[in-house]
Order: sequence, then C-alpha cells, then structure tokens
Amino acid sequence: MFEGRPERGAEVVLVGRSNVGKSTLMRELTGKQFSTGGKPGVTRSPNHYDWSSHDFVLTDLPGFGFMEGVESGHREAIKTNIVHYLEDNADSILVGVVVVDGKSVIDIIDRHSGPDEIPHVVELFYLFEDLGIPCVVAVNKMDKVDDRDDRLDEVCDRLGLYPPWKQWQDTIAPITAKRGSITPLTEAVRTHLHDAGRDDLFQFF
Ligand SMILES: Nc1nc2c(ncn2[C@@H]2O[C@H](COP(=O)(O)OP(=O)(O)OP(=O)(O)O)[C@@H](O)[C@H]2O)c(=O)[nH]1
Ligand SMILES: [Mg+2]
Repeated sequence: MFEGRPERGAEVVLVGRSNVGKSTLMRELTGKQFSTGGKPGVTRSPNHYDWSSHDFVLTDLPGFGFMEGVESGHREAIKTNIVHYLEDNADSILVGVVVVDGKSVIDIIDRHSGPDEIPHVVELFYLFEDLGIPCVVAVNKMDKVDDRDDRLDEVCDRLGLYPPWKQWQDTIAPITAKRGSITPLTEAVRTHLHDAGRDDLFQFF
C-alpha cells in the first residue's frame, strides 16, 4: 500500500504508464521540480503536492506498465496499489487525469487489446467511470505528433467515445507538458471542478 497521503478532503490525481510525462506535468502545474527523466519507472511511490493553507492535494501516482529493471511481480503490485489507492480515496478525488503519450498510445492500446486482455489505459478510464470520478485523458507529447486530429480521433475511438474528438474537450486534452503548453488540460479540469462546486480550486489549475 502507498503510505503517507496527506489528510485532505479534495484531491486531483495524475496516473498513467511510465515515461508519459506525469512528473513533467506535475512540475508545470506546481512550479516545483519533481524527478523526471528518460528512464522509465522513476516515480515508485506517489508524489503528493499539498498547500498547507488549502484542503487540497495534487498527486502524481507511480507509472505502471513497462518499467526497466522492475520485475513483473513488482509491476503488478504497483498497479494493484494504484487501483486500491483510487478506490480508497474515491470520495475525495474530484478529477482523475490519465496521462498518455500521444506518439505511442494507439500502438500500445492495440498491442494489448484482445479477447482476454484490456489495455491498462482503457481499464483505468473505465475504473474512474465506475468510481464516479470525472476523468480527463491528457494526451501528452503532442509536439511529436504530426496527424493531430486523426490521432485524437483514434484515442476517442479506443476509449469508446464517438469521434470527432473536438466534441469531447472535457475529456480529451492534447498537451505538450515539456513546453508548458497545457491549457486544454487545465480548462477541462476546471470544468469538472466547477461541476463539483469547487471553483475555489481554480487557483491550482
Ligand atoms: N517531446 C516531449 N517529451 C516530453 C514531454 N513531456 C515529458 N517529456 C519527456 O518524457 C520523459 C519522461 O517524463 P517524466 O515526466 O519523467 O515521465 P513520468 O510519467 O513521470 O515517468 P515515471 O516517473 O517513470 O512514471 C522525460 O524525458 C521528459 O522530458 C512533452 O510534452 N514532449
Ligand atoms: Mg514520474
């Protein structure tokens, strides 16, 4: 189990595969440097960022999926811990942000789709739905994607959302975290915070 979650009544979580840019996005949102890098699996336990004056915490959960130098049993354990974390804290979590790498997400989803297999990203998306937590898919590294609209339509398709993606801007947010270009994400998050009656948290997004 993940330890050390600060006692907070409101939370936004970032979750996604290793190396998609969660820590980079966290840095953009908070202005604080978190350890990032090309080496997958950098984040092994949650990074909580909280503001002592506010009843709010932003959490960067560890990456799952491929992690160099991490054996498969441990990898599964991390995934199980993430699911438990989301279930245990579902009452406080106002928005779940699933971060994906726009360059590779479709290949990865298709590689892991089969009669007995559902890709982690799709599974997470539905887990948030089951838990009643609004979910935003931050499609990161858009600087590396040429066929932008086609790619985003494909992401919708794989998640069971009818294209075109532009009608899902509360759910699909194309960003380039590395360059600080994250407005589609902050606007989507704000929409869900507003729906939850929490405009007071706009200051963090
Ligand atoms: N081209 C490009 N690279 C990015 C972008 N965002 C992050 N990266 C790079 O992707 C790599 C991984 O970023 P991290 O933020 O460490 O990824 P993470 O999801 O926290 O990874 P784990 O901690 O392993 O789960 C780094 O080399 C980043 O510089 C982006 O928008 N575009
Ligand atoms: Mg990280």
